[in-house]
Amino acid sequence: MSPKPLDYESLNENVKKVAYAVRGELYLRASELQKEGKKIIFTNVGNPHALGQKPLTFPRQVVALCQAPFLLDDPNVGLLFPADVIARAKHYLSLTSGGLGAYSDSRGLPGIRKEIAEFIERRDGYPSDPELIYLTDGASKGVMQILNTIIRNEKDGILVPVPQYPLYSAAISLYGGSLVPYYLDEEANWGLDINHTRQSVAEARLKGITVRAMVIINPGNPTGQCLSEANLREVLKFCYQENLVLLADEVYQQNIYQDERPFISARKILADIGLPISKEVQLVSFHTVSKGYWGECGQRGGYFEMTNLPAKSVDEIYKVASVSLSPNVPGQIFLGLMVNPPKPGDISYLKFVAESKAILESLRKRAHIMTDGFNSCRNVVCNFTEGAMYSFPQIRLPPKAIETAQRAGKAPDVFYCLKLLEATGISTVPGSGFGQKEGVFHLRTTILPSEEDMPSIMSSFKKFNDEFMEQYED
Ligand SMILES: Cc1ncc(COP(=O)(O)O)c(CN[C@@H]2CONC2=O)c1O
Repeated sequence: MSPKPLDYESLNENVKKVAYAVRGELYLRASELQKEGKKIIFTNVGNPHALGQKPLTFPRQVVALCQAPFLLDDPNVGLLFPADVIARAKHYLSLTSGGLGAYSDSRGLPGIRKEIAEFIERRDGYPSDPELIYLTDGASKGVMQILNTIIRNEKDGILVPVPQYPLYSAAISLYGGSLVPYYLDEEANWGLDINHTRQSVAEARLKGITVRAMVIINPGNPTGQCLSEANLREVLKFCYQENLVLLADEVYQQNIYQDERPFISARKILADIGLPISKEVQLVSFHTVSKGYWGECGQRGGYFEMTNLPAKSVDEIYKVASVSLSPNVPGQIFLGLMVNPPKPGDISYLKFVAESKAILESLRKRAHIMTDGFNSCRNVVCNFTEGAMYSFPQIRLPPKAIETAQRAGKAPDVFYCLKLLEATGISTVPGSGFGQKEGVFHLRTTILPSEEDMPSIMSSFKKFNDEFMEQYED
């Protein structure tokens, strides 16, 4: 009997190649333990509200009224909702073609794409065209659509930073392309060395790979580094010289925890560089409401902006977006609210600023607590989280631990993270899920546990780690 179409053996081989460690073996084991009644601290996903972060008030009030417009007709609505919330809700409803239940244009609501363009102009100081901004169900869907557009066959290579966020390796596998790694330098606080990148391209070409695109994740996930202006200039010049499209994943642009390297968009530097590069290098930039001090992961609000793509290519991207009919409309409204928050003088302004400032200041504090905590542990070294939401300590595993792991058929960092999970309930992602240099091991955790929980989490980590090292050291 030949296998049925959806039997495993007859599935699309690219589907089978996909791996996504953020919800991989450790997450599945943690979920099992949770079902058995063990208290689990899920720090494997950058999911702020799941770890207790409260949503910002203003956006939730606006979307509540958009979801239930009949409340706007209630004479008491002004007792519950500030006037600027009511006005904003009416504004967004007027942009839709029948409220939140109606499909929007496949590229997203024009009025919200205009708000995003205005945000980009304010941020970068250069004009932005709403026609080149597409809204998506989270940045993930935008990244996947653009990678699918670029990859023609397995000979097409995508330059990806290693350690990388496994959306990229998973999507490249799914679309049948080739991942071309460029290693970040842990000793230089995960710095990007363009000479290493150039070497990676040369090696790929020797194998017959046509390198087509370069991904930067700025600030980095899982590594947390922020790219300097000089780095961005180097990268853009490199893409110009090597004829690469730059995919700038900037979803953590609000998550900056140091003052030396503030966020600068790739798009701004591209314009700053000037001709011919500013008009030649093709760039796609990604953003989302899932991160920053919003953390609205479940709303699935993302966008990408295209720079220097020919009109015919943009039309093809529009055509494929049309197949999915419409990005979800509530997520689009969250995007509009994120890029166009309350202004000074608005009724909701002071509360909005107080809430968002408090979240960012706390994240900055937690980044320090976690980095210092890891660096106080035996055989653990950890770069500071300059941005994003993660800590990615290097765990220097004794040879005996590595041998024991191999005998158990586990990658050494998976073995360590499983032991950590069993002993403490802390659910992390092994560094092997993000890629790392041979023989060097890490784990990724988030800096999201609350300030009050952080000390106890770090001390239970330290207790486990130091006992583990004691057990396996010669
Ligand atoms: C670098 C990067 N790009 C895109 C996304 C996707 O964002 P959307 O929610 O808008 O699709 C994530 C999510 N970060 C995952 C989710 O939580 N932990 C992670 O590493 C990310 O870290």
